[in-house]
Amino acid sequence: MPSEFEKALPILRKIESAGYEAYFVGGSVRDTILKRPIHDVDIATSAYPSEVKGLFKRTVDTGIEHGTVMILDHGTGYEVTTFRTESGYQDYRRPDKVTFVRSLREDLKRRDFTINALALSENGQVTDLFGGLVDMKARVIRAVGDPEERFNEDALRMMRAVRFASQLDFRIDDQTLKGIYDHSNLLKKIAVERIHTEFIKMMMGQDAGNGLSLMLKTRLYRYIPEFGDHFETLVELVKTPIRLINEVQVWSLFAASFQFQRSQIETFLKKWKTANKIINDVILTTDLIFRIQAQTVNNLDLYHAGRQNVQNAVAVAENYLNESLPDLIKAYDNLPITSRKQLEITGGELIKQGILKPGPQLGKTLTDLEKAVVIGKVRNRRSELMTEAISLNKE
Ligand SMILES: Nc1ccn([C@@H]2O[C@H](COP(=O)(O)OP(=O)(O)OP(=O)(O)O)[C@@H](O)[C@H]2O)c(=O)n1
Ligand SMILES: [Mg+2]
Repeated sequence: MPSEFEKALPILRKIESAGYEAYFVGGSVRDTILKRPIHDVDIATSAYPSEVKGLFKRTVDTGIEHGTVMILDHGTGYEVTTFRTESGYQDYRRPDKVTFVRSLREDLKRRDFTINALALSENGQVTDLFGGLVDMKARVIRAVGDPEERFNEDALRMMRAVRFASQLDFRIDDQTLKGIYDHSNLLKKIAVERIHTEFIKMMMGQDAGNGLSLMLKTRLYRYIPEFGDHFETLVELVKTPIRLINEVQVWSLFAASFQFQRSQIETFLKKWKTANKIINDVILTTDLIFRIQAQTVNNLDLYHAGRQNVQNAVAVAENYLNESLPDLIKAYDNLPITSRKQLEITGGELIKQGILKPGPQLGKTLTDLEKAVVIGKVRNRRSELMTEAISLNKE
């Protein structure tokens, strides 16, 4: 058992010694069996929330309405959720009603995919009621029971299916795939923030091309912001291997493929509710990608992009440029300066020397000096910068 589980064992034992059942469930069980690193450890139990709270000293009601209590008795917090069934789902997102039950089977039955419906007990035994282990071996994503029901309950599960297909390099079972195809338009009901999370995970997965191609095949791409208008571009894109390691790279790949200019990138990513910092980096990265494609990259472009975005642009460009790229990271590291702060002269000194007065002209001069140093016109020496500042300000 991985150490993450070992550390949580006292919780399972305590619940069991009080006469209830408790298991590890969800993604951590799946990932352990697949020998992948695990993150959050989820625990499910037959004890009702009030019963769970009675067993431990320090608990927090993190999601009490759907049966989740956080236990703080053992260092890191562990979420313990009472077995439950769900009903209602009028909005295709969340149940109208949650009912706590004592049966593990009932709890596993309402879960999305067979590989996510496994339970692991304290003694290391796996409960597999829906064929999750066989599917794991065959590398298949299959809905638990009727796919249509599962996707009607939560339409985001369709995105989860393609995300897991990419992350795990699995295929999607035919019936499940048909369920996604038939219900793809339900994705419209889902908040863009939730789609965003799944989409980025999918694009950073080991088989992003397959994930994207599944989104085209199932028509899911039509129901995410902006992608509907770019079918042909996306068809071309999935033919190339895709290797991306962060969100900026993901969006930059699409921005460059869709040939978006600055303002279009902003509109595009605002629709996705992307953070401003990311939007900014995507704009810088995409700018640089266009210049890499046109083979016109100069020092000033590298300087403006910053090291991280030079790395991002190279990583994205490598996805679809066949010829080998010049070593732009090395070029970046060889820049005379990498920020204005490194200039051997400050605005204050220019004023003190009587070369300039405070005001907009001072800012412009500093920008020009910065540029002159970056492109190698002037060396970053105090005296040379001073001479340049004087010559820049002669009328
Ligand atoms: N729409 C959803 C979301 C989650 N689950 C169930 O809740 C578990 C935990 O959900 P979550 O942490 O969101 O996903 P994981 O499968 O754990 O994936 P990850 O490793 O990315 O956390 C899932 O395994 C699945 O059993 C579900 O049935 N339907
Ligand atoms: Mg999880």
